[in-house]
Amino acid sequence: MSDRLRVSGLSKAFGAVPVLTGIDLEVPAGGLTALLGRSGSGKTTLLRIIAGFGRADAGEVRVGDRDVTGMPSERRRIGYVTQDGNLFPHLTVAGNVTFGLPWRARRRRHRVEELLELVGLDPSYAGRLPHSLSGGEQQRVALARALAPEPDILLLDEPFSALDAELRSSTRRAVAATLRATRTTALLVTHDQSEAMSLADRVAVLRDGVVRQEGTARDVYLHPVDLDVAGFVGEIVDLPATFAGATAATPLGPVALREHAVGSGLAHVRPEQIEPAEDGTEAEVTDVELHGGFGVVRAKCGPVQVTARWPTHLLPQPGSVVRVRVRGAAVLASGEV
Ligand SMILES: Nc1ncnc2c1ncn2[C@@H]1O[C@H](COP(=O)(O)OP(=O)(O)OP(=O)(O)O)[C@@H](O)[C@H]1O
Repeated sequence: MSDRLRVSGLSKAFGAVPVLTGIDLEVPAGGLTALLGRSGSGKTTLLRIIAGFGRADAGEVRVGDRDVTGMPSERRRIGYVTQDGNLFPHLTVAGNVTFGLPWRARRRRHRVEELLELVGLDPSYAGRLPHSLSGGEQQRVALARALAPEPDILLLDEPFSALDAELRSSTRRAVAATLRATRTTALLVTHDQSEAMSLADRVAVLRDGVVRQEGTARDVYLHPVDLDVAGFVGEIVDLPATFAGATAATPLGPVALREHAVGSGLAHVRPEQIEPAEDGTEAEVTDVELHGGFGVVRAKCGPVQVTARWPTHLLPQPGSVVRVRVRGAAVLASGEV
């Protein structure tokens, strides 16, 4: 198993423009953490600094007990997989995977086979050139190349963004399985919340130069620290609310609160919390959007517009009247609390 990665107090400005302003982040040994941030939030800048390709203005990077902050990149034992894989076009798959490694021919052949198998490619791929591979296959070779020197840490910079939807999901699963099998400590950056949530053990949300929240994917989704994080990791529905301690009165009936509140404001819930219920509140369906196995239902409950997510077999007709209620507690409450 590889080592823990720890970044503390890391800051970086380009000229007068601060990009990272005190990043604290820890990836447990053998874990996969997704760093989620909007485009331009500084994700690549952070990865480049961790890898040793860029310098921070302040802060520290540690791999296990080693302080690697001032170390040249080639001594850090950190692997890096980029968006498009960046394979050497004139080298075969085997040549790419073993590039720069001092292995003798027999070990080389054996390791290439092992690594290709690990990333889900047939050994016959060893002699192929990158241009003859699909995008997903190229990313798997890039992963095999990054894993070949057995790095302590692997960094992945939006490695699936150039792939189409189907390939993206199969490549994601292959990469996640490979990382788990090798128990490589990995930090993946992405702006895609479903990618972060589906792949990683832990999710860290980067905003305004700092990590705003870090936790299990489930925890960040269900217990976001603020509205901005809540809206970034999923959809939210705002319900006008009158708070009365542990519950809020809303147009959709009572909603439990995680923290006691009084006064009035908004209770924020997730669309999948709004469910059909015979004894629920009436709402008029304005729109239904099918997404395969589930659908998005938009409905009006008095003056309030709500969005719900239901399994396809429960979807109502647009224009019909349904009865709904909120299941579970609001993820957040805001306003005059
Ligand atoms: N070498 C540089 N010189 C000046 N500004 C830079 C440099 N590198 C990055 N920046 C700026 O720093 C900010 C963060 O860039 P970065 O590429 O780290 O963001 P990102 O979160 O990876 O974005 P994306 O998701 O779009 O790839 C951007 O505003 C970018 O223009």
